[in-house]
This record gives sequence, structure tokens and C-alpha cells, in this order.
Amino acid sequence: MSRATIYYGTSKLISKVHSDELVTESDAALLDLLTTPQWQGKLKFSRRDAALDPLMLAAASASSRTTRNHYQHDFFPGTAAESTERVKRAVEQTTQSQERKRMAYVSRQGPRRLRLQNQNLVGGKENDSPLSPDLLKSAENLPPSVSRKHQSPSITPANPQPATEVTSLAVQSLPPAIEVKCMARTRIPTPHGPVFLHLYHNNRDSKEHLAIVVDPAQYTDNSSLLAPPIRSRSLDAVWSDDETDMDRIIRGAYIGKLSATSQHPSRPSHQPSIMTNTIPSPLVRIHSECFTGETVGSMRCDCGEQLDEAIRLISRPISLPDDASSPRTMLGRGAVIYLKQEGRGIGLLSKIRAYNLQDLGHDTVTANLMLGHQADERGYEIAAAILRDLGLSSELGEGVRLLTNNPDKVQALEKEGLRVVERVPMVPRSWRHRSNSKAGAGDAELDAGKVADVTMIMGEAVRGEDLDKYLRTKILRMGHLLPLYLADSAS
Ligand SMILES: Nc1nc2c(ncn2[C@@H]2O[C@H](COP(=O)(O)OP(=O)(O)OP(=O)(O)O)[C@@H](O)[C@H]2O)c(=O)[nH]1
Repeated sequence: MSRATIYYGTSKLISKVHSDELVTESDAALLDLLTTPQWQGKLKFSRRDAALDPLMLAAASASSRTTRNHYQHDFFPGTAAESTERVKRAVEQTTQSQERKRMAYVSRQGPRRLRLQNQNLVGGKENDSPLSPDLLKSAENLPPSVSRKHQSPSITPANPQPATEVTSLAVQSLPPAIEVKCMARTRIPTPHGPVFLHLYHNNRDSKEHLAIVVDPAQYTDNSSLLAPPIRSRSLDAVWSDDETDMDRIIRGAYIGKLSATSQHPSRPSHQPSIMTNTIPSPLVRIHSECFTGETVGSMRCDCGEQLDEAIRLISRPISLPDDASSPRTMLGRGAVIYLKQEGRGIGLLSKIRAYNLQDLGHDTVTANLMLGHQADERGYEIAAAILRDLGLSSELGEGVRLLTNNPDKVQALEKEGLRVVERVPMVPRSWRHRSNSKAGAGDAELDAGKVADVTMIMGEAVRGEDLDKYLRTKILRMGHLLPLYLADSAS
């Protein structure tokens, strides 16, 4: 009997077994033939109980109904019982060893800050961090954020000891000076106009914080612009001797509008641009990540709307003081510093749990406390460092107009040496309608419905009972500077 006949016969036989068809005498003869020990020698086929049975593989590929589970089936009298047992044992052993492997698995990659540190120490090609090894080393001893008021003991696969010992060591050592580096920048067209997204690394945590810069000087090299460009010093710096112009352009260190025909790498800026008094300071918002509000469109909070509103407000033309010799307005200018501090720094997991506690009747502050967190665990040192890198620190004559209702943010920036020349309130859109009807001081664009057409995240203002409760708690328990009578008008 030829090899082809055996393959064909076997696959037919298997499909008959599957469909409960009658097995003929010739099928039975084939079975006998296949299961006799002599076959092993004659055709160099191993028997059914071999780990990889060529006949079974041929049959499996010929029959679409054969799955890997069928290898354990009792197709071949005489050998099946033993073979099935053997296969079962092999499967059990494999599963056990896989489980053992999975349980013993430890990431070979390690945290990014460790990798950065190693790269710095070896000084390899990929060493594109400006952070000195010493600083990185001291950062290594620190808890995730020194500014965090709460340190809960945590056990991770890489660190089976509770974090308390690490924390006490860290408290003794002084935190390193914060260093940030803009790793890449790109233009993002938005409904409010173009913005430039800057991605930052830092020596304090392993998160990728962002700056969303709105600045006409970013996309035009027109030197007649009234205000100095908001440019990242670390991005425009030369990172290595062998860096090409194209390397610089790809990481975003270019000036003007980038296109196939316009490619102008930027040069390091040594001279800080000094602001004149006549130009209003840039409008800045420090915004903390809120996955639920910004991505899912949750109406438990106004975070998504605030992010959208901040970019809208910063992009609006700015009125200039009256002067016959100069234009009356200039293009909007400023930045949103987007910090990865989900859930006021407690992280998404805890925030989700906190929402369930809030559904049980607790407010946003109590829910955090019940989970062992502080009401607010955020820090703003990294935000201040990013603002300094963008040339928005007071040393350069620039103060900032800060878009916030949160007094903590104003204090934190001032503590970091930044000058907050004005706090610009962020009144929730739904409240502004109330404000308009109550006090006659609404936003003309909002009232005309223009804003609803250009929101990035939501069609219109966020509103609802959950939101009112949340905002009222922020006013009453967190000292947020919003007019309470507007919250009350919701009840
Ligand atoms: N723990 C917790 N965090 C929340 C809740 N709702 C929103 N957040 C988080 O609160 C933070 C809101 O931060 P921001 O928008 O920067 O501002 P803020 O402190 O409210 O101050 P403003 O500048 O006035 O908006 C984000 O990190 C959200 O994820 C909540 O119910 N519980």
C-alpha cells in the first residue's frame, strides 16, 4: 500500500468517524495495518502514540473538522487507550510547567527610569536623556512622586517588600532638582486651530507628561509677530554630535510649518526672549489626566469639557491695549500642561472604586479618604519645570495667566518661582448659561451656540446631577473658587 493511499484512507476514515458513517471492511483493514508494529519499520512512520504523528497530521490537515483536541480521541483500537493517557499526561505536564513559568515570570525590561539610568551610565547611542546619572540615581531612591502626600505600602513582583522601608530612606534624601526634556513635538490640527503637542520625560517619575502649545510663532517664521515664540529649550538643544538635520526635524526641532518643501531645523536658543509689558502674558492651564471625562465622555466631572474649553480660550485672539500704531488684537498664545495624574493622583483603579463609593452616597473627597488616599495627591513641580523649559518662567519676563479655580495650583506655581499674574476662572459651560440668566454675564460665543460646534470631546456642555454634586464638593470641601450660588441654582 502506497504512502499516498494511506494518507488518503486515513483522512477519509477520520471524517467517517466524525460523521458517524459506517466503517467498511477496507477501512477496518487499513486500521489494522496502521496499528501493527511492523508498519513502523516499513514506512518509517512512527506509531500513533508518538509525540508528532505524521499520519495524524496529514489526516488533520485533510479534514476541516479535526481540531487539536481530536488527537486525544480513541480512533485507533489497541493503541488508543495508552496513547490517550500518554497525551493527557503530556498535556498536564506541559500545562503545569507553563503555569510554573508564568508564575515565575518577571519582566526583563524593568521600569523606564531604570533603563534610562542604564543607558546614561553606559553612554550608548540611545542615550538621548539630558538627565545626569547622579540625578537619575537619586531619583531612583525616591517614591513615585515626592510631592505625593500619601504613600501606601505597595508590593510589586519586582519589589516583594512593602514600600515603607524605601519610603523612609527616600524621605531622608533630598529630592533631586527636577529636570525635564521634551522628547518630541508635532503639529495637531484641532477644531480650535493648530496646537503643538510636546511630549516630556523627566527624572522624577516614569510618566510621559505633555504640553499642548498654542502659539502662532510655532507655525510661521514671520518675525513681525508681537510675542516671542513659546519654544522648548530642551527640544531645540543639540542632543549629540552626530545628530543630523533630519533627526532634529523628526523629533520636532524645526521652525515654521513642516512640509515636503519646507524643512528648517531649529537651532538652540541661547538668548531668552524678553517680554515687553504691553503684551498680555500667555494663558496657561495645568490639567490633570481624566480618562473617564476626556475619553469616555463621563458627566461625573467637567474634565473633558475643561480640556476642550482651555484650548478654545487659549486659541482666542487677545485684545491689546489701545495704541494707534499697533494692531488691536494678536493671535492667542499659551499652553495646556497635561499631567498624567489620573484621579487627582490616586490612579484610575482607585478612582473607579471611589466612584462606586460616590454612588453609595459619599462625596468625591470622602471617597478618596475611605480608600486610604488623600483628597488630592497631585504635585505641580513637573508642570513648573515644563513651563520653565518652554520659556514661560518669570526670569524671562513672562508671567502666566492661569486658567483654574483651584487655589492649590496658583500656590504651587508661585512656590516654584513662577509668576501668576492673573487667575482666570474656568466656569463650567452649563453654569455659564445659569450665570447669564442670573447675573447677565454670560459668554457671547457660548450663547450663540458656536462653542458646541467646535468641541473636541463633547457636543456641548457637560451637565447633570452627578456633575453638580461633584462641583459643589469642590467648592465646599476643596476651596475651589467658583460662585456657589450657581451650584445652588441647580437644586
Ligand atoms: N479621585 C477622584 N478624582 C477625580 C474625580 N473626578 C475627577 N477626578 C480627577 O480630578 C482631576 C481634575 O483635575 P483638573 O482638571 O486638573 O483640575 P482641578 O483640580 O479640578 O482644578 P481646576 O483647574 O479648577 O479645573 C483629574 O485628575 C480627574 O481624573 C473623582 O470623583 N474622584
